[in-house]
Amino acid sequence: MNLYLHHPPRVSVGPSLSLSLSPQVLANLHSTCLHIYTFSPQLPNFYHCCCEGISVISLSLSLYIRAMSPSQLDSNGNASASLQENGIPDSLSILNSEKAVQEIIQQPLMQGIEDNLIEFSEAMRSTIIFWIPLTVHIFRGAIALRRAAEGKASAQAEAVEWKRKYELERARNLTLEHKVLSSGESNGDVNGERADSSADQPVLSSQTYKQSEVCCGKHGLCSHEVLRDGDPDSDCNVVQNRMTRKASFKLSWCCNGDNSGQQKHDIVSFERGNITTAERSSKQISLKWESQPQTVLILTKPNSTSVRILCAEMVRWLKEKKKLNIFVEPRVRIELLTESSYYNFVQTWQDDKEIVLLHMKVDLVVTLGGDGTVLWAASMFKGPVPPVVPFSLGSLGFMTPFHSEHYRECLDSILRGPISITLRHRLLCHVIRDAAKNEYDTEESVIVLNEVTIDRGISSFLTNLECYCDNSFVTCVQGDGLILSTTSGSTAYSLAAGGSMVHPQVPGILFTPICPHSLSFRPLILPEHVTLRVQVPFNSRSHAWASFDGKDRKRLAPGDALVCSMAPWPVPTACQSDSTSDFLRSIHDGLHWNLRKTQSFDGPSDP
Ligand SMILES: NC(=O)c1ccc[n+]([C@@H]2O[C@H](COP(=O)([O-])OP(=O)(O)OC[C@H]3O[C@@H](n4cnc5c(N)ncnc54)[C@H](O)[C@@H]3O)[C@@H](O)[C@H]2O)c1
Ligand SMILES: Nc1ncnc2c1ncn2[C@@H]1O[C@H](COP(=O)(O)OP(=O)(O)OP(=O)(O)O)[C@@H](O)[C@H]1O
Repeated sequence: MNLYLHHPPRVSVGPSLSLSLSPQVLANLHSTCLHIYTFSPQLPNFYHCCCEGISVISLSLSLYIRAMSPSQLDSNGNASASLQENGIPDSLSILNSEKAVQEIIQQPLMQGIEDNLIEFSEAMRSTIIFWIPLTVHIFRGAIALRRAAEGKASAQAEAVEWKRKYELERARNLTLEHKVLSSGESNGDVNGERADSSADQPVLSSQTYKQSEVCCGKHGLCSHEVLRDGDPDSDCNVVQNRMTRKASFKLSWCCNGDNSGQQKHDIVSFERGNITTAERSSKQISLKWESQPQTVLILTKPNSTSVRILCAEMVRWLKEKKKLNIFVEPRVRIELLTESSYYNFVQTWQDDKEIVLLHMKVDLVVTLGGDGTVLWAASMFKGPVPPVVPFSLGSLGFMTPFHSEHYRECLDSILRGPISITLRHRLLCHVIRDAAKNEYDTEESVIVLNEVTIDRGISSFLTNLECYCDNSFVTCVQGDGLILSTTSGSTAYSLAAGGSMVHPQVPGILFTPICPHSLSFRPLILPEHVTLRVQVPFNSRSHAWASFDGKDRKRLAPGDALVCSMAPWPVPTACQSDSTSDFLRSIHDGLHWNLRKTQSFDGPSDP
């Protein structure tokens, strides 16, 4: 066997770890019939090898492993001749030839390498006792580095492939998005004259559009397109052939008395009354209605008597006192009608496809329930989301600052405005199947408000998840799984897995492992602009499972991946006071964060 050692002699067992060899060990090595060459770091090929992440010694070992079969070992485990027999010329000249090294790295691994390695180690064990630990160590390092070298070559090709797939996926989604928008536009009447008989979609008024354009030039951001007036009193149980009006509003950013918000004009676009951000804001955001809200969607937690009672009461009040159009889910309309036919005016939808157009009809979403109901509300809007007013009827309520007992006062003040809002950012997740390599991925993307979790599901094996951030390798998660969380979700599952609590207005993506089998895996917070890819490698022992805000489990087979980036449609939730006070109150009340009895004054103190 030929070994090439660095000069001064040390053995690299990984790209970043090397062991110094003592003169004694060296003497022992020399006395075991091994052919040892020392190699000067000044040689150009040494650097080449190091740059490739392959230490000189492990390269020679991997050449050896590739070339060897057990039958080629002599009784001493000496295999120096075998390299030539396998068509590989003198190994020194190989190391001196950059081209040859590249060729060898690209060759497929020989079948049964590990078997050969084990047999070879056994042969060594029986003849050279002192050499065993070092040999095993070196060979393990050799295997790891061999894999790393192979991985690197294939990772480059793979990265290109992934980029291509991701671009295709994005292009497909942009086309879909465009289709949704243009279908909304085509259902409206930009001249503001025609009542489209086929349209259960809202109609856009060019007059208001022009007004908004003029008024939003200086301060804050205005709705550009406002839906025309409708007939609020028709009683129909489905989305009607009616014209409803979508309220226009303005957003402004205030920080320490500065409410000009000029800088935000460039980075937040505001079209058709919907908020779309290109960047996040850490400033307090204020929403001011420019025209009265007309339509409210009320979403409720199911199977709760108190919620049902409150919902009926609120619907009546909003209709009678505020003259608003009310939408509810089909289930809730049935519940209301069971109570009384009075609720005939309440509108709903029949087909899930109609939900796609809800954001164009609804000015405000009210949720009655806990955080789960806010998540539910957010999940109904795959694109832009109208402002959400979350009433607390759950046990915790990190995202539900409003108390249901005071709903009249709260809604009064919200309908009047201005209101402080928290723009809660969401993650856009695509599952990309290995099977769909050469075509568009047909699976629909999912948007989450809290987090996407990739875990081991019912499998008892460790998950093995390769994670990339903008195509740079981050790490391999070996444990129960990984949570990619928004900052709003930082107080949910990510918190339970040891992640930090982060103010919801902080732009970032939390990267939190679940029970990693490693002592040094700390959670990360990554910037909001990155694209993350979590891939189940082909050599994974089991499938992984992705779930979205704790729902909709999808199986990820080896080769499948989940790609995740910040979605351009945040969820604007109304604040009780402001974003920061609400956040701090939620962690104090919900988690009893850092609650401790105050130390008494009497006792020892500094002189
Ligand atoms: N070990 C855990 O802590 C764990 C495990 C599974 C899911 N979850 C969380 O549950 C969420 C789904 O919520 P659900 O209500 O539909 O399921 P659920 O009814 O099982 O409730 C889960 C709990 O998480 C709380 N929660 C949800 N979002 C939160 C947030 N942003 N901040 C603080 N607490 C929050 C809810 O108030 C509730 O108490 C998932 O998104 C996930 O974050 C947590
Ligand atoms: N409108 C809805 N339709 C279907 N499911 C819903 C709806 N609203 C909420 N849910 C689901 O019901 C479950 C419980 O809701 P939620 O968290 O609001 O109530 P809770 O569990 O009482 O509150 P908390 O979590 O604070 O204790 C969640 O899983 C949520 O996804």
